[in-house]
Amino acid sequence: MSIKYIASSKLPTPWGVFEMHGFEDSETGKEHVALTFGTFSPGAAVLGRIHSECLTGDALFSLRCDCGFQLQTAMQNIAEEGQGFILYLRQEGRGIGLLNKIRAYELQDQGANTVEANERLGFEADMRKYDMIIPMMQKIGIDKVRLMTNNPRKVKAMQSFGLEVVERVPLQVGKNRYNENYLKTKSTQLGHMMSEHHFTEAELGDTKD
Ligand SMILES: Nc1nc2c(ncn2[C@@H]2O[C@H](COP(=O)(O)OP(=O)(O)OP(=O)(O)O)[C@@H](O)[C@H]2O)c(=O)[nH]1
Ligand SMILES: [Zn+2]
Repeated sequence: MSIKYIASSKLPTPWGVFEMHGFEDSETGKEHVALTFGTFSPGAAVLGRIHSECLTGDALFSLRCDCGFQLQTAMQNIAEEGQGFILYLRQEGRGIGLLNKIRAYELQDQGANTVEANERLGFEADMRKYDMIIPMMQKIGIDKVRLMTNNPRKVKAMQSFGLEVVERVPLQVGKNRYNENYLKTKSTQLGHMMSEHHFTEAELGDTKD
């Protein structure tokens, strides 16, 4: 495994003071971050999230997706609960990188959906791998989780690494007129588990993602 733990510090946020742990992947050059909050009781299933980097949503307030809203809500939920973790993985654009994501957005501006856009650029719909979470979870000392996600692949990935996911906690936040079709495509083509009320045909209209 090419992931190396580097250092930890405090990360004060509007929701409370997290601990931030930095990791380096010497194979890819990617720098990943784990946030932890509170003290974990032995044997308890810890509330957490695996979050894939989305510069546009997480830092630039984009309404094209739901990432920024999910990140904020996850941090808030963890702080309210008093303990939890977030793995912030640098796999921007479902693994194709920022510039390719902008290329994909350009195609989406012309009418493609998020899956078609990736495929037109020669990528699979979702290129993410999750094996970096094994050493990250070992380092933060958690093996039993309640995972905030709508993505069954994240649950399966954790289970395949021997981590126990005792519950999937839905995280449906941030729907708006710019991301409705994107969310619908995630549900119909990428297998995300979204409750129906999250988008109705009437709400969707004919906007493109
Ligand atoms: N290629 C591509 N990546 C996107 C697009 N919109 C968001 N992303 C990336 O998708 C990743 C987030 O994945 P999502 O599918 O929204 O959600 P998820 O992480 O699989 O599942 P949740 O845990 O439910 O949020 C981030 O890396 C974003 O940068 C897009 O249109 N094209
Ligand atoms: Zn996003």
